[in-house]
Amino acid sequence: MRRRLAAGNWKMNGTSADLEQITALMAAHPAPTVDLLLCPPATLIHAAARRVADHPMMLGGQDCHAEPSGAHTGDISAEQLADAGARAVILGHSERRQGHAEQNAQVCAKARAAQDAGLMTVICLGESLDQREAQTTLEVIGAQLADSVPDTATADTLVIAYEPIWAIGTGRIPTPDQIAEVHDFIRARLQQRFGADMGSAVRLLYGGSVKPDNAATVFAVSNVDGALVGGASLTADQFSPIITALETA
Ligand SMILES: O=C(CO)COP(=O)(O)O
Repeated sequence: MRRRLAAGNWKMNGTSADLEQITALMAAHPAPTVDLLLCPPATLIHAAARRVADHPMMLGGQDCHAEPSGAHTGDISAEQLADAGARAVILGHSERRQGHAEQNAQVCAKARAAQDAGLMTVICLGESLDQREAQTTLEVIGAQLADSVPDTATADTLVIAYEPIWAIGTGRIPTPDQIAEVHDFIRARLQQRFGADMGSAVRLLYGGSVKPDNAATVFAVSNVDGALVGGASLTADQFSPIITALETA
């Protein structure tokens, strides 16, 4: 069985004062029955890792460079994330694809680098509203999946997050049928490409406007193994009920 995963993406939010939220979250979930991953801004990973100590919560980055080191001003390598205490990294988020013109091939190279550094990769896929309205969602997701995920991925290192761009930060969430259609499609494609065992073991997260009041509905959907939560992961008060909903799903 796939172990469920509640992941939080703080995006470009949070300063050291917000480390208190991580402490509060751990206090609320001393022995979680699902995996927890929190991805604060890179500036906070080291300090967060010290707080997390031997609690099972994992920390992650929100991006990494494809090279292990070198002349890349402003970038962070997967090795550096791991050294700071990260165990995972989000890759190919739509905000990186749009704001930094990241292409699938780049995401794939970053994923290989992350895997080499021992990080779990949370690779994000998602269609725009125009693409959904043009009924090309599965085509778009299929191409992103094929070209962003390296052949060397393993069930332990690969997590896929389906995040429709139109649902991110909008309060607008797909219907359970729409989520199921995409998650079932991703599952089938993974099974075709990597074989039944691995394809069935990779965890699939839904992301986009997951909140305490809709989490249980999302977690009941076929092939949803957890969530990648943005805004509602910023405070323990909001993230904690989402974690509880996943534990009891
Ligand atoms: O982009 C997201 C997580 O990576 C989702 O963000 P929101 O939960 O704020 O919609």
